[in-house]
Amino acid sequence: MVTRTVDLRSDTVTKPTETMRAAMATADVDDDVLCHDPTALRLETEMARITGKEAALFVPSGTMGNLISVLAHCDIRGSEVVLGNNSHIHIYENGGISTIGGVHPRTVKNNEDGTMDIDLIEAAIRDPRGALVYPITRLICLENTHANSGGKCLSVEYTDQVGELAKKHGLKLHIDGARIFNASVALGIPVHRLLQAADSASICLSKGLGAPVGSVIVGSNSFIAKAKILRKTLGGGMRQVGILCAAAIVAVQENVGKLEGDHKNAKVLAEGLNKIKGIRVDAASVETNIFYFDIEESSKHTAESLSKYLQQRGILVMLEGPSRVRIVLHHQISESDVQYTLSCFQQALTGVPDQNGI
Ligand SMILES: Cc1ncc(COP(=O)(O)O)c(C=O)c1O
Ligand SMILES: C[C@@H](O)[C@H](N)C(=O)O
Repeated sequence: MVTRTVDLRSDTVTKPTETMRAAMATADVDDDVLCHDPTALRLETEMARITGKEAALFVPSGTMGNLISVLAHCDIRGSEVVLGNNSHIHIYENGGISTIGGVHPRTVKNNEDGTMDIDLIEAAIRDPRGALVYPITRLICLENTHANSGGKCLSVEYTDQVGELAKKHGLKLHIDGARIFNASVALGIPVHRLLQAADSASICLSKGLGAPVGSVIVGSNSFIAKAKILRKTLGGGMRQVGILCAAAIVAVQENVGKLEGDHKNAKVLAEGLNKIKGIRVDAASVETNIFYFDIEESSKHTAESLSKYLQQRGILVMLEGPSRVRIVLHHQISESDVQYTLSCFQQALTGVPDQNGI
């Protein structure tokens, strides 16, 4: 009988806290389409302040936040966006910028640290003199932290360099900042400084910050005005949305301070797994709350059989391939959960109960 659950699939799995539920229950609300829901306005005002941008807009998801941002920047037919070949926008958002927005993606290889080489970004920018045959480049997208690279942080120096490149070519810069607060905490740099070079960003409140739903887009007043129309066009205009924004305000107030603990737990878990025969993980490269590990060929397990073994003990992980697994820490994973997880991995891979006798 499984008595505990340790959900390491993603930082999207957290349940709202009692404080969030209480805030939702008593939220001051109004129709956010006909006017401005007062709690949504509170959240958006706070997020604009934190990010150093003129305005902000609450949206139902990070996927919609990125889609709206790309569409707002690339509102002329034949537009092209330069983005990472391993970016969330390119891989996990159903190609929405193309299927819905008619925007052409121009991918550049993501490095293992989540960056794209600056010279390769510049080489991907179309020569306007070729407008007869080329799409027109209008936008560059970055992702900070970079999820598929294992939650890697983009430095402020790199972000500023890409910003300079965008300006040099008359382009806009959007940052998929789903986990920008993780980057801020890991780098010790304020969110507004990490986003300074960006014309827009999409920030998830429903990931490490633990809100039940939602993201916020930030940018200039004119950009957010366009984004608000696009949100409505996409069916994202919400009515008494203060119910959701109240929880998001609590998330920002209460959970940013917990991100460092998530990063520490990720490092402890990665270092512990690295000591277990049959598992390979680059523990030294763990920067935030995400890492991947590979199961060695010599192991008796595949990723699937290991995940099934772990699931029987209440531990949930995300499969990334026949021998590759992703682990994501969040504020509802305790240090005790980390030790329990290590014990179960030890037992699974070596069949030898560890000191906990599991
Ligand atoms: C880097 C990144 N960007 C965007 C998203 C999309 O957010 P949502 O799941 O809220 O659509 C995710 C994950 O969900 C993500 O990991
Ligand atoms: C899977 C992906 O879409 C999601 N953003 C996650 O990191 O869990």
